[in-house]
Amino acid sequence: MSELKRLAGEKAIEFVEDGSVVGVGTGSTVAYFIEALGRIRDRIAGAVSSSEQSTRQLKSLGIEVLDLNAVGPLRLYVDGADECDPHRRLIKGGGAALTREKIIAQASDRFICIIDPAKQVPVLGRFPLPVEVIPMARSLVAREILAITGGQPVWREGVVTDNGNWVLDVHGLQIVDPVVMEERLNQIPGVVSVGLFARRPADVVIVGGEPPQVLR
Ligand SMILES: O=C(CO)[C@H](O)[C@H](O)COP(=O)(O)O
Repeated sequence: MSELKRLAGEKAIEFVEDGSVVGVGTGSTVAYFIEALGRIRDRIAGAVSSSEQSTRQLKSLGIEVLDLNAVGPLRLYVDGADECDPHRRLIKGGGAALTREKIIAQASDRFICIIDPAKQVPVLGRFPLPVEVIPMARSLVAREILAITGGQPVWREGVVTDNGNWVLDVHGLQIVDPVVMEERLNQIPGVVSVGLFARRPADVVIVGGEPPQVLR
């Protein structure tokens, strides 16, 4: 599995433009991308990072980590996913970095998602949907999610996001229309962000393999 993740991560390097600032996601697949980015660090102007974990790895390879507010829109964002459907819509947030990932994806012209083949699904929802919540709203949001969707929210106890918030993982969802589901869950007071990337899907998906598959 990690070999397939490595192949996807390394393929994404071909999309990096010289002199650009690269948006960088979080997770084990992205770790291979960052490793490869380290080998071409003299060709890029730096990175915007979606998590403390990725920031540490980027800095350890001598890549400057920049503030999104200072660099403005990005040309490219590269990130992994927990699930990907045939329309390049995603479930993300297994690593609890969904909010910053969503911000950088939205701020980027092109979002490239790197996955191993096991992440491909016909319909989203087998992977429990992560939802980042303000701590005081945890039970309110859980009740609302149950009422609206019928899914079972489970508190990822002990996990605190880089933003100081908590995560609910929603099990057993029937995600018939991911855009509608994303919008409805976003409206619950106390929800910071929802790990559905349907309103802003990936532009390109790279599936690790020999050779990697590039889906547009
Ligand atoms: O959304 C994420 C982190 O919040 C990751 O992209 C997702 O969990 C996939 O991780 P991995 O590449 O380790 O399988």
